[in-house]
Amino acid sequence: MMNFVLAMLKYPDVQRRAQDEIDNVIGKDRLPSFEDKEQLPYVNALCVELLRWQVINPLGVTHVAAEDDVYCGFRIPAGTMIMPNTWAMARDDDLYPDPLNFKPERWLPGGSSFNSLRPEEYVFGYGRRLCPGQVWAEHMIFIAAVSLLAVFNIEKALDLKGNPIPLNEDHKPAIVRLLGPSKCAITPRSEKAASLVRDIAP
Ligand code: HEM
Repeated sequence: MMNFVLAMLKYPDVQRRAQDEIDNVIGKDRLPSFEDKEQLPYVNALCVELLRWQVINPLGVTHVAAEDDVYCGFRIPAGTMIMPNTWAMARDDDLYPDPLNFKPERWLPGGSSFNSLRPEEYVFGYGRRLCPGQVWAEHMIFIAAVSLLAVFNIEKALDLKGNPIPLNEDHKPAIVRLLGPSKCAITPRSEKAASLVRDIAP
């Protein structure tokens, strides 16, 4: 979710566009549900772009070649450690023009990456050790993103003088990419939004 919050802080126009779509499709009287997914193309595109923009395990998971192999003219002896450079794949500007920027619209029909390799096809790994949590993760990203956007504004926190506090975009070098922390202000979009949250609070 750090990736989601960072994207919303850095790209307020994306946040507004997603909220407009949610307001138009769902209205403001209820929380979103999985049944709304098909009617929210921009929110879905935002979730795909989240997987691409800040790959959470940039070098995938290391495997070892079980037997001698040749790939694209390179000899790979048995026992070689193999790390997929998922980070580079997700930043390939042939597939994703302007790759460093968070642009959900690239995944919409007619968008610059609409026909490109989708991040779901490689950020979860490959073959028989493919991530078993993929479907669950994609559903959780959708429902968390759409629910938060429906009821909250995510903005930069202000310091005591009222100036926005700069984001901390550092990450810790680790197998799993950990961002931040950054201060932010997450506030209900309206009194009605606040009451929807209170209604489901335990
Ligand atoms: C955005 C979220 C996630 C990403 C990007 C991700 C990515 C990956 C990747 C790249 C692998 C290595 C696949 C390979 O060896 O080729 C993997 C393995 C695995 N993932 Fe995930 N994962 C995510 C979420 C989850 C979740 C939510 C769960 C559990 C509910 C999960 C459980 C596992 C397990 C158990 C493995 C090891 C599978 C094996 O070695 O047989 N992952 N994941």
